[in-house]
Amino acid sequence: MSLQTEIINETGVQPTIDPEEEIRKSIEFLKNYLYKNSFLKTFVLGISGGQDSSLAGRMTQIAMEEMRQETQNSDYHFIAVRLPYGAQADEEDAERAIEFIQPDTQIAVDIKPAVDAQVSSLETVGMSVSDFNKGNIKARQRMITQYAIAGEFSGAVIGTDHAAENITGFFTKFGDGAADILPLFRLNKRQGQLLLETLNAPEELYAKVPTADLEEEKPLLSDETALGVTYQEIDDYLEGKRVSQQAQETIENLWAKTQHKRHQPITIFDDFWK
Ligand SMILES: NC(=O)c1ccc[n+]([C@@H]2O[C@H](COP(=O)([O-])OP(=O)(O)OC[C@H]3O[C@@H](n4cnc5c(N)ncnc54)[C@H](O)[C@@H]3O)[C@@H](O)[C@H]2O)c1
Ligand SMILES: Nc1ncnc2c1ncn2[C@@H]1O[C@H](COP(=O)(O)O)[C@@H](O)[C@H]1O
Ligand SMILES: O=P(O)(O)OP(=O)(O)O
Ligand SMILES: [Mg+2]
Repeated sequence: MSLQTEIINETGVQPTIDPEEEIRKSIEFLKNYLYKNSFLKTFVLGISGGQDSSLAGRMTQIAMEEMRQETQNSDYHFIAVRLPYGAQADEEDAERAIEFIQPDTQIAVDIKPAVDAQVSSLETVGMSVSDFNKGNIKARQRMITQYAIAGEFSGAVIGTDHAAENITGFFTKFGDGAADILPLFRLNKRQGQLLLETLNAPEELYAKVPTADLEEEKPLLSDETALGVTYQEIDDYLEGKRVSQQAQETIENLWAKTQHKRHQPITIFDDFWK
């Protein structure tokens, strides 16, 4: 089996999809999980203003509305969380995303005081923290905040990991990579965009340039610049198409280098890394 086929099989990406069917699949997946886990009454998700959280957020909101109607239990609700680090450069997109999602509840928590306190504590003991490393602290602080909210409201945390980010390891380990349930897993980037468009999202959201926006020295750095390969190439690769030799090498190198991120902490019984 070629490495490309192995990677495609790991993610479950289909070369073509029916967007309506995939939207329904994600919504039913979220609802079925709640039906099976009666303790859970809320889903929690950080809304950045980007494509992935707009899509996951809207589908989660629909799932919760259907849960309330089907069970007549008004405890079910979706909590959308705004998590800026101080003032967010693309704040209007975050507001647009909230307007599109229409979440039952929204909470805004500024992660800046907690992140800055963590960095100062490290500096106090003589360590310096690079801008890049601080970016990962921001992603982990967002995770801490979402779990704190889930802990108070019988909730589970939604993650936005999808196939294109997953195979490239383009997430902070135990930061945005930490979540309880992943409704976008199996979709590549363009398939997620298609679902968002099908849900009648404003074009500004489904056409938005993907960014993690974690680095202060490189504000709104695009994922594609950081990765060194385009989503078009990653998506083609995941759909089993031929891509340029250079794109294939970049994708497969990223996949190999980030294998540890797609596993539970490594134990003596693991051999994937050998
Ligand atoms: N768009 C996005 O979705 C998004 C979001 C957040 C971060 N990012 C990007 O993701 C990347 C995260 O940076 P990162 O990967 O350097 O940080 P990371 O913290 O996610 O992973 C690095 C850590 O993983 C562990 N590690 C590294 N190699 C290992 C190995 N071989 N085996 C076991 N553990 C190992 C170490 O603890 C190391 O500190 C950045 O490029 C960032 O911009 C993207
Ligand atoms: N500024 C943000 N506010 C709320 N939630 C955020 C923010 N930035 C990121 N997030 C969450 O993290 C994931 C991953 O983001 P990437 O752009 O892929 O790094 C995002 O879907 C939000 O749930
Ligand atoms: O995860 P998001 O919502 O920030 O989307 P993107 O990765 O496209 O920035
Ligand atoms: Mg983003």
